[in-house]
Amino acid sequence: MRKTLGERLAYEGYAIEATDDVSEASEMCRQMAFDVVLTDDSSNASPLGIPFIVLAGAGDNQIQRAVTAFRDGAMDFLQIPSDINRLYDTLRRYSEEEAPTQTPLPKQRMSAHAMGRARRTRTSSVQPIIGSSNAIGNVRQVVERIAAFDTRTLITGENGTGKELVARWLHAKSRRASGPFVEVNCAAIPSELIESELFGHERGAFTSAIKQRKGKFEQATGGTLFMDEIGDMSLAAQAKVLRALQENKICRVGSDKDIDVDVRVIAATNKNLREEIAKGNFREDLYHRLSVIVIRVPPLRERSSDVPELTQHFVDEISSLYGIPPKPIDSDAMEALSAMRWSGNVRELRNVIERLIILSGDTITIDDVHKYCQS
Ligand SMILES: Nc1ncnc2c1ncn2[C@@H]1O[C@H](COP(=O)(O)OP(=O)(O)OP(=O)(O)O)[C@@H](O)[C@H]1O
Repeated sequence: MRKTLGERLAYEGYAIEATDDVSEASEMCRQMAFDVVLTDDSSNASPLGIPFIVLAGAGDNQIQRAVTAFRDGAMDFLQIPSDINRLYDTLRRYSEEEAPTQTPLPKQRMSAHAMGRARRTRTSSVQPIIGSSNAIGNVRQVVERIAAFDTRTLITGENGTGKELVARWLHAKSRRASGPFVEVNCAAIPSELIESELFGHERGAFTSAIKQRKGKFEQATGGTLFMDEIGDMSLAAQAKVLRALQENKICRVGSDKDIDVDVRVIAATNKNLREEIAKGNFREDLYHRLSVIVIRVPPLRERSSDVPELTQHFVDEISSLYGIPPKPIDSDAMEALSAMRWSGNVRELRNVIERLIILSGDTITIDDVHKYCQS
């Protein structure tokens, strides 16, 4: 599909780069200006914060994949080959709409089944932060106030409260918005790999280092590095990150040359870092480097007045994903939803709404809520 589509789009006048290797794609993005990404895996494309379209072959689990794609921020989800004309139309419209803001390039540059960078994250591509409670209003206000500054920011809050969404807004409203938004989940990387993941490595630095590779700090140059689950990083890794933050310099594994980095660091954690410091699990000096500003995103149970608005938002979004009219919700069902504890916060609410849309009849009733939600 990649080859055929690449040839066809090249014939249409687009400049195409194609690869089947994710890290090679990231590298290409560092070196060239792309407008859009075509990929079959939104999780690979979304961390770059670049507009992307997800393509799926026939027979894949379409609904689940479409839901995941849009959740990750895809511009569109298309089935190939049946939606091929829609793909051409979307690309044509997109390049026409976007053309005036482009630096004059003879052709739109595009990466097929890979990654691209050009306009990257635009404010319009970040989902809105929904909610009218004072608690979420305060969060929005802090975002507005600090976004323009390069201040290091620590976002705290339970899982699923919206910490990543807040980080994306900070980026989108900053002067770095046209730079990359690079996310690294510190909890997901084994401690022996974290140094190379964050700082990169030279060829031959260790047995599996067959090529030179840039780390997340370098990839985020000119943009924002979002370090998620920072409280789960090993003490050894914390020491290395501390040095990078103190000196704004990094050193690739296997190299003795320092590289200057121009990155705004936003960190997030669901842990109480003060407690982790007391227990000896987190370095106090790193905490102070990261937490010039601290934004606490409150759990949903502390802002249950937001539940109806969030519910309506997810009903509209999910119904439109499935191509069905939004299902009405009875008022007592809405009340029951507002009264729940939501230990998984906004993410859990979204999942429950999706379940209710699929399983309920024409209207979502209180019986559906009792039957299908065990919060
Ligand atoms: N206020 C909000 N308005 C709209 N959507 C929201 C809001 N808060 C969270 N969401 C949505 O809820 C989901 C979870 O949010 P997000 O991933 O930002 O949470 P998180 O705190 O980073 O979670 P984790 O700690 O598990 O990484 C996402 O789909 C996000 O878009």
